[in-house]
Amino acid sequence: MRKKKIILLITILSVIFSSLLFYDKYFSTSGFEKITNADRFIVWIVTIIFVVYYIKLDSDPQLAPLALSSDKEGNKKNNNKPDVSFKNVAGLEEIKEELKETIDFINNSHKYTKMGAKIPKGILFHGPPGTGKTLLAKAVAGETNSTFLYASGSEFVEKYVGVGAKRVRSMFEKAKKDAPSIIFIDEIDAIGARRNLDSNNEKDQTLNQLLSEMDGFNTSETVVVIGATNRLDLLDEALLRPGRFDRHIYVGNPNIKARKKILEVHTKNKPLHNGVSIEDIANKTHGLSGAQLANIANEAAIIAVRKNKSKVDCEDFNQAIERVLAGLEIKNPSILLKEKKTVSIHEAGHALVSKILKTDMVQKISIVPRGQALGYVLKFPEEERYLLTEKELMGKITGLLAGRAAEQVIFNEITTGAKDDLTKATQIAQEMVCSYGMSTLGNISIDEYYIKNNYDIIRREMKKIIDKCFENALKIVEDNKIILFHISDLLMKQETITSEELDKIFQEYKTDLDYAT
Ligand SMILES: Nc1ncnc2c1ncn2[C@@H]1O[C@H](COP(=O)(O)OP(=O)(O)OP(=O)(O)O)[C@@H](O)[C@H]1O
Ligand SMILES: [Zn+2]
Repeated sequence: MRKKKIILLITILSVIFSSLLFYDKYFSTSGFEKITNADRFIVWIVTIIFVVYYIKLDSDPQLAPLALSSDKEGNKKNNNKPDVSFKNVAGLEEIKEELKETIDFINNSHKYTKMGAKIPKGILFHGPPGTGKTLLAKAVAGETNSTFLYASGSEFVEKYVGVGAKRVRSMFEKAKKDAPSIIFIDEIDAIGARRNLDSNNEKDQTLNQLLSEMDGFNTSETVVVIGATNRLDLLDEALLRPGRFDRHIYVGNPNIKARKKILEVHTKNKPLHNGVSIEDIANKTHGLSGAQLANIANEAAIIAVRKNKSKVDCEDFNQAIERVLAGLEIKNPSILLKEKKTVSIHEAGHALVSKILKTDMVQKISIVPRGQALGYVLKFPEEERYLLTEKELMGKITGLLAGRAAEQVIFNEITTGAKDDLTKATQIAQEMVCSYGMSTLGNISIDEYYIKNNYDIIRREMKKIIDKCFENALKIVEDNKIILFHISDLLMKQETITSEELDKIFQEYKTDLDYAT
């Protein structure tokens, strides 16, 4: 930038000098008698060159800083700066909100280091493929004008046998040199999976190098490492320790609102027929990832081109959806829709009963599939509780069985969706009988040997508890069907419900019934 200013100054001075010469030649006889016409000509030519050069420099802002930004060794500065920002990431509002803090850390690092606060070094994105993890990492780099260094975990061990550790080292060196930097390591499980005895030495060396690099750099270097994985459960504990990847952010499949926004982003540059409803497409693509939606938008455009159409219409989108779904071997959208209804009733059942029995604080209800679960009710992490009453334990079991109870009451049919709930409920019931003395067997603790040899007796006691809870769940659902439908309708519409929205529904229908178990 300084060079540009110097050129501007020279240009101005030479313009002034040229003007003086011009004035002197045609309007005045005193002053520059000794200057010949040839001299004047040279000055004017040089001035014109400077003016043209400056105008070109000014009108080409992209080129100018790059051409002028060589560092002391004369090397061109790297230009690994993605021009992706949060604007390009549709939906995922909560995650963007969470990342704002990190962005502030990078943009105003001095503010934090002055107070002795350490900048977080590692963030881990986990969740299913194609949900925008790479895109988010790039956007963080874009929002902070940081250098973006990409590496894939599998690359370290596949392609670079023997040099994985070295490559990690040089990547961190580069990051520090070009700080602020974001190092993004995709598929980090390929190097970061739990170490065990028979594991591959090369992989361990790479992981050890990564760990020591993360411990090594100090807070004055603004380098943030973002890892991404589909398998958080596989990662080595050492990688997740404080000071390493200690912030975990789940990036899940989008809900209907987010799908709409993602589709909007990916159809923005495509001419759409008037009849195309993004809302309708979002409705039909329940459970799909951002990458799959981007793929649908692209496929639809390709189909339209093949048919020589000037705009992409509904038919093209329907074919594109079918093609993408078929490729994924996912059932057709109408089955998806029926399943969605069942899942929304099931999850509404959990939320309704948990809320009425006040067993857990419901944080979020969702019917966007997550892992093996088709839907889930996210509860507040419970405060550390050491004592639970019998009533509270019964309440927990009732809440777990409420999903199935709701299916029974509304559809008069039960599904396999309660598998996990039953496992958890059974476990609590067994603990009540065998460990806490909360059954008709009395205040005794029962050891494994006895359980093994007298399982019928234990089972009978557990069944009594479970049956009682299920009866109660059925009754609560039956008595509060209106609220249940209200929750499930909202789930069908929005796919996720926050605790505030749930509170609102309950305020609308005051229920003072006592369902003490
Ligand atoms: N929220 C989103 N907004 C806009 N586009 C998205 C979004 N999520 C995904 N996409 C699209 O899907 C593409 C793939 O996403 P990305 O590579 O970030 O997913 P990922 O989670 O890193 O996947 P993987 O786990 O397979 O590496 C993006 O380039 C983008 O086109
Ligand atoms: Zn359930």
